[in-house]
Amino acid sequence: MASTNLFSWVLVDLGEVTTSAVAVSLGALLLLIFALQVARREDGPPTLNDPIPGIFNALQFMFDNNTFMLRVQRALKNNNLMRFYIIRKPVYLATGPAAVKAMFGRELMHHVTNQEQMVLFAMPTLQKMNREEVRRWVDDKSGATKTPLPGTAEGIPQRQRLWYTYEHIHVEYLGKPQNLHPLVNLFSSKMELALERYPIGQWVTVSVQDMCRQELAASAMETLFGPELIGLTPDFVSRFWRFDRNAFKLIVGVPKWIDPAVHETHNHFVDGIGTWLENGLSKMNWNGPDTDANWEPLFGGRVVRELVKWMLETNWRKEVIAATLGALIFGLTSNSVPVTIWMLMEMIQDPSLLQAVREEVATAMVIDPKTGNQTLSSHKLVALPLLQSIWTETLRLRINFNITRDVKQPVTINGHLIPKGSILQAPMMVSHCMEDVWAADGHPASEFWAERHVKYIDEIDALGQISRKRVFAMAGDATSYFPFGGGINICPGRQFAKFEVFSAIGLILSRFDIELIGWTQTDGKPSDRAARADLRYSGAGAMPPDRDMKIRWRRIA
Ligand code: HEM
Repeated sequence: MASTNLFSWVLVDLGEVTTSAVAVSLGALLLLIFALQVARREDGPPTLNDPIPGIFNALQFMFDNNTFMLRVQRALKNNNLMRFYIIRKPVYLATGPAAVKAMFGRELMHHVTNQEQMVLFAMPTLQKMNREEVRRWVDDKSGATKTPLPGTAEGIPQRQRLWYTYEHIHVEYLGKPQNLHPLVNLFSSKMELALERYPIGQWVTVSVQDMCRQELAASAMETLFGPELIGLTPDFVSRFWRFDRNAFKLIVGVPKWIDPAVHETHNHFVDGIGTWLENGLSKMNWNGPDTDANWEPLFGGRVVRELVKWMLETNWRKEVIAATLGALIFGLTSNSVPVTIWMLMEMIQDPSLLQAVREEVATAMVIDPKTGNQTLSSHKLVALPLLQSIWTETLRLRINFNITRDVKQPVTINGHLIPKGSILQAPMMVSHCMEDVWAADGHPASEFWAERHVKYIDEIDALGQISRKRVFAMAGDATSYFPFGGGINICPGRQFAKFEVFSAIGLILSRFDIELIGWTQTDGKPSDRAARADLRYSGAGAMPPDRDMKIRWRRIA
């Protein structure tokens, strides 16, 4: 690997030519030659304007992602494929069915992968791997599918195939119903316990942001990782949020000398996981009955235990194991929590919507056959049409991330040959906001509209009575909506996320009377406006609200 990450591509290349006066002149000359070369490349799709070819766009992507994405959005209005450069690396920005098929379809899954992105960005930063450790992944050419690519894995045991096993553990133990549902039930009971701390019948002032960032995050972390993660490091949840604020910069490789907080917050977060890991390892009996349990208190859910077991077996340093689990905590928390906050805010600021959803949630109540008590059915919750529409609308507008793949073999998209070595990106912000796909009368695509994905049909009962029934029907087409990515790398936690968010909202709406007090700034001072997306998170996944909402709630059940 010549360079380790995006920042290196830009700054090391640039820095190498700026260390002396001679080098500066040489650098300027090289840039000029490169600029002319870029300008002369007329074949292929249109190029995104770049005032300093190969550099300006890359820096804007990293440091002012929202402005960069607005430019991309405008540029892709009349083209569904555009190109820009990061130094010499061509990056293709694509929208529409052909690109989505190329990126997510099975046909090209060995030609268009996420492996280079993992090796260059996630592994050396998020996962704290050194060069030799990253090299082990580079050397595994066998692919991520169960059947290795021909001629790549002779004599290599399946457990030593890194890409495949890593993917497989996530998909198997997060996604398969027999492993998913015990986790969902455990999450609901933890969330329920957290909410039961509020006294019955008493109005209490609550910050929607603080409540979700604490209760939801802690319940989800305890579900997947067991109680000791927070038990041994009581400020773990705050450590996570401090790290989360800097995660994008960490992943693109902003070095310590530019922003020490990026690395300090990550180290502090990973140290907490390290403490939990050491504790679990010192007590776990790997030959005992808990090894295959759906859940046990030391390592929590099976997905986490299987990851630990496999990483020990394949000889990773403890720090790498802790940091890799940190990446899972990041996946678990950084999107679901802001999405829940947004959904609650949208409902609470619109009393008629809140009432409609409360009525819908009431239909998901069932009688527990064991206790005779009323309880929420998570399966009924995730099928509620209005709640699903609000979820879809929130993901459509609030998840802002470019799904990125590296092109290992040339592929053709919309008649253009994308050469080997290029990067292919599908920007959610473009596809998720296309007017021709998503707009409805009086409701432009850029606006949140709770009912965008709802249809009403007439239903006739046995007595011939007609009633209007609400059904969920996604407004756009699937190739313009990919908040969870797609293909073999699609988010393995997506089903858990949906159950988690719907259960949390179902519990809150069925157990509390809620009244809006008002909007505040994040420091608690009054705000004269409602929340907007915090653009500092553009490109990093979920964009949380930049304002808080103060409410009063009273527990009724
Ligand atoms: C609303 C919630 C969520 C959203 C919008 C979301 C979105 C995403 C996206 C866009 C990706 C990249 C997919 C690709 O490259 O095609 C991803 C990957 C991932 N997500 Fe999620 N996610 C969410 C919740 C979760 C949860 C709850 C978990 C864990 C329980 C999780 C675990 C992961 C993991 C481990 C990966 C990396 C998979 C890999 O390396 O191949 N996510 N997620």
